[in-house]
Amino acid sequence: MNTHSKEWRELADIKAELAERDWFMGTSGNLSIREPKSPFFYITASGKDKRKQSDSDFLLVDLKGKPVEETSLRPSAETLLHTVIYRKTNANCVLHVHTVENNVISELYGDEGQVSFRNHEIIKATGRWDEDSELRIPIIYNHADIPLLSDKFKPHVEEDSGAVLIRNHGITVWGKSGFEAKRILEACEFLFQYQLLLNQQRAFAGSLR
Ligand SMILES: CSC[C@@H](O)[C@@H](O)C(=O)COP(=O)(O)O
Ligand SMILES: [Zn+2]
Repeated sequence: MNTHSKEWRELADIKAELAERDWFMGTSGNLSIREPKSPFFYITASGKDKRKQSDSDFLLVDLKGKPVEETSLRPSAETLLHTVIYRKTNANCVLHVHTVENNVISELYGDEGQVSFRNHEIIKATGRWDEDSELRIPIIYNHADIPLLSDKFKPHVEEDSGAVLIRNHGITVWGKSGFEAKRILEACEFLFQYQLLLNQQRAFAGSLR
C-alpha cells in the first residue's frame, strides 16, 4: 500500500480506525478524501466490507462522481453526497457511518428536523469554542433516490466542516482535513451516546416516582 498517495494512505488509516470502532456494520459506510492540487477525490468502492483492507479500497473520481481511471470498481452509491460537499466547500475529507446510536437519535429527533447540544465540553471538538456554543445537527429524510437525497442534503452544506444526520440511515460529516472530520464524527457519536443514556436514566428515574 506504500505506492499510494499520502491522502490515500491517510484515508486507509481513518478507515481502519473507524473499523476498529465497529462503525461499518453490514457493508455500510463510505469515506472520501480530496487529492490535493487536482479536481479529484478518493472514495470507497461500493458494497465492500469496509473493515477489510486492500489496495482496491478506494478509487479516484471527479466532482461529478465519475471514475477518472480505468477500474472495475464502482464508486460508493452515495458518492453524490460527497460531490455536493467538495463542490460547495473547501472540505477535504467526508466520512459517513451508520451506528445504532446515530440511527436512534435521528428517529427520536427526526420530526424536529434537527438535534441540538449545548453545555458540553466536547462541542469544542467541532471547532466551537465559546462557552454557550450550540451544535445543531440537521436531520433529513432518507430518500432512496440519491439525486433527491443529495438535493435535500445540499442546503445544509454551507461551511468547510459540518454534520448532517439522515434519518434511520446514518451521519455524514466533513472537515478541512481527515483529522478534523474524524474529530467531529467522534464528538457527534459521543453526544449521541450521552443523550440516549441521559434519556434512559431520566425515564428510569421518572418510573420510580
Ligand atoms: C448496506 S449499507 C447501505 C448502503 O446503501 C449505504 O447507505 C452505505 O452506507 C454504503 O454504500 P456504499 O455503496 O458501499 O458506499
Ligand atoms: Zn449509508
